[in-house]
Amino acid sequence: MENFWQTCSAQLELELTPQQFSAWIKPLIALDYEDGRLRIAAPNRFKLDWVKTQFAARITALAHQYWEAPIEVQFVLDPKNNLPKKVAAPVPAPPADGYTGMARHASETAPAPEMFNIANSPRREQSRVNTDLTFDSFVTGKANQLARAAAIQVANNPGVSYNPLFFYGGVGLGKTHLIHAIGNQVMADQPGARIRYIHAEQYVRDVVTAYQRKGFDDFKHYYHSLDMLLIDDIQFFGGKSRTQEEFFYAFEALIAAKKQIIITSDTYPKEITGMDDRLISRFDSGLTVAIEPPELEMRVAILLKKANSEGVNFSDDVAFFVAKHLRSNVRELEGALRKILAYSRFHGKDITIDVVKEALKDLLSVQNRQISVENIQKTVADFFNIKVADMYSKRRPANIARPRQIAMYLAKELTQKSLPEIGELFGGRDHTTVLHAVRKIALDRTKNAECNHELHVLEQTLKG
Ligand SMILES: Nc1ncnc2c1ncn2[C@@H]1O[C@H](COP(=O)(O)OP(=O)(O)OP(=O)(O)O)[C@@H](O)[C@H]1O
Repeated sequence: MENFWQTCSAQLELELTPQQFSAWIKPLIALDYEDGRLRIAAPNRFKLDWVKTQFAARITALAHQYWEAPIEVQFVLDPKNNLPKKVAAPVPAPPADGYTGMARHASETAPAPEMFNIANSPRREQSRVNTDLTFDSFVTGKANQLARAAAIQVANNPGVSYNPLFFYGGVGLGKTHLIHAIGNQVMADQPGARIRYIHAEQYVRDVVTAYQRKGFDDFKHYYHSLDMLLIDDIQFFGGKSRTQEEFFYAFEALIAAKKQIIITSDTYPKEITGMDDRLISRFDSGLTVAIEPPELEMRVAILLKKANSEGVNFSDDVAFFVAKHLRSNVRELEGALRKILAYSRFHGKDITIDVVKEALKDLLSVQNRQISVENIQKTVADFFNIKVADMYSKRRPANIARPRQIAMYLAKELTQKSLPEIGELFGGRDHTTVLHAVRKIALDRTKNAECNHELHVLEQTLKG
């Protein structure tokens, strides 16, 4: 079975774009093979549905070819992630180093994976808010204090203060957490409220389903009569005009009825590629707030809080050690914490810095060897006192354009990424733009001592 899965993955890697492969195929696990039946697990319901409709036929064909016999391929939820209490919120995990997301490759006209029966699912809106993601479990620091304050304000006065409320920031920084927190609070205050959390890609699929079934009346009725709509990762609407049109109507209806809309995105409204101008101006008509990558103290606080909620005592030294080495986002910190806990439990050892070094050996050596583009963007943005989001924005004022070119230069110097990959991580820019930046900064460096000094400082900081 393992051999088959390796062969099958290798084949799919050839057939798909790198983004599609890492978003949809890489997270799959071949669970078992018995009596002509192969079970493949997906990490969450969202991925499961998509893989079933988009790739099941191809994987089955490859299995058939491999075993030279008819094989039944079953796609199931990963039993490890299928926790009974927690709702599998449809939040896809984009590639760790990718900001643009895989769904730009997903076709709007793709067949919908699952029956979307809005009219017959009265509790659907309730089930979408993940009750674990609350304000209480959300750690605040400089990077997110404004966002949290706005979220609380809106949770206390939905539909009244800022409408829409728009959060933007890089991967794993807590945007999803924050909008669930708002949903949870409003649900607690107004138990009858019709609140719907939805990932933008699911919304796209709902539009497709409504289109296929000629069910736009139901669709409109459902979305237009919500009390609160929480929509995650709206950049996935880019280039999907029918979805944008439907969303525009829903948006207008909800705002006119003073129903709260909360939106997240990986970048600020004007920078979302392929988004209709009318929507962009609507997104900007309420309050738009950034969530930045967590600073050191906040990373420490997050680790201490999360360890504490696991019933584990983390010393400050240990927390500082981890926070100093892992700097990109909160999801990465959570992953590291899970590894540390598993390691210390398995070996029956207390959590010391040595144990942490051992538990995170792979992660730390990768960090040491390979500096991530995300780290470069954050470090350069901090250094020049600009927003990280400006690294992937289309804005061009000199105070932004130059740091961005420096970051591209460092990305080329210090990582293994190709020019097109770097371009992609800087807001989908063309490789020639990256090449131009790399050449320009390399030349400046030879001519200008101050520029050379700045680069030197940045390189030292990044190499840690
Ligand atoms: N400030 C915070 N305090 C506590 N936990 C946090 C905080 N920020 C993020 N997290 C946790 O980190 C993980 C990733 O956060 P989340 O999914 O909200 O990120 P995101 O910004 O929506 O990322 P993506 O764009 O990848 O969807 C979640 O488990 C979340 O609970």
